[in-house]
Amino acid sequence: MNKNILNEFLESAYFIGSPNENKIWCMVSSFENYSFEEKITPPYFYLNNFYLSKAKPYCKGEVFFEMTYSEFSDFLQFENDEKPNIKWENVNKEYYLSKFLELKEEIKNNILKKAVPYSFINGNVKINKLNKLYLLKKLLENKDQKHSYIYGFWNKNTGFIGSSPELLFTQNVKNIHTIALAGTIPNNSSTNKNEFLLDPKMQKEHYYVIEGIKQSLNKFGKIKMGETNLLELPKLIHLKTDINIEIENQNLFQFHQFIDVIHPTPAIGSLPKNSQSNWLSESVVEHSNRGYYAAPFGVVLNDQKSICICTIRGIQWNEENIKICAGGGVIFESEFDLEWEEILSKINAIKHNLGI
Ligand SMILES: C=C(O[C@H]1C=CC=C(C(=O)O)[C@@H]1O)C(=O)O
Repeated sequence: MNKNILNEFLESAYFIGSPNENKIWCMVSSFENYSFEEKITPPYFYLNNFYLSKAKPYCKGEVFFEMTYSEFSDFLQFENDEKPNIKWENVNKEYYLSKFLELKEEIKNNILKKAVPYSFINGNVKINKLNKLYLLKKLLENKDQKHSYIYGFWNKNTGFIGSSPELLFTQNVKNIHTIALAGTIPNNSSTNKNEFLLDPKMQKEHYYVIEGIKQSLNKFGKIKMGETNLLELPKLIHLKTDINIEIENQNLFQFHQFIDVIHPTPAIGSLPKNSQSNWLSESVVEHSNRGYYAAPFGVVLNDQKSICICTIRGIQWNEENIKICAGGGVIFESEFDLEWEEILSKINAIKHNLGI
């Protein structure tokens, strides 16, 4: 690895890092996009929008490499970085309130049991190469992030970067691993973790995510559920349950088909997944507000191994703006003020994590 590769990487790149495996997979230079029908040889990346409506979600670059976290950290030292100077607007409460109230109606009318409204904050800045380097270094500095996948994608003018605990799945030959992740409290000295773990509203919200994932994955084979535990991040704590499936035949697994079946889980979408509700529908406004928030982003390493995460807990940018989106699960029992606090604490956690 050298300064030239770092320069190419900062120009345009895809990467995902798995803390458990201590590996970061990176792709740089001359990208080509492909549809589902086209045959490409791994390794390659997958990036769709939340609605899975991209015609060519697969992408293969000329150079693909794998590094450990410490190799990646050394690689980033070839250049000095620069903190982005961002002028933030206020978090958009109006949009969140309207989606929250609409959702409450859908829940009252028994159309939905749960869904995930989000809000966003915009900032004014033009992200340059040295800013990307700053954000990357900050992600790596947060050593407590052993439960989050670091991820990023950018070209000259647009991109995103973050650190997501929301694993959609990993595939290892015939073993598929996913998680239910839902229920949130801030992680601070006054937090009563045991009370949180046993809180009936949190458990119900979490159980809806398990229920939705089980409904989606039943047809693949016998589902093995783990226990529900705490997942502790530096600023937030969630409830997490491991879910494993061994598929009978590896040929039954196809990366994009699996995404179609599982995404969006009720942790970022809704329960039921397919309902008569328009609450989650794709529209021009939704498209522009959401951008790449909660999109499936993955890497197919070879025929036996692939990973896909959801792009939450990050920032995204275009030529002159930057945006942070954050959402939270809402059920019948949810109260607006508490949910709004949760959105704000998630946004603060993202800012802290990226040093902005
Ligand atoms: C949708 C987000 O978080 C999800 C992941 C963990 C906990 C969540 C919750 O408690 O609502 C969300 O389901 C987000 O951070 O934008």
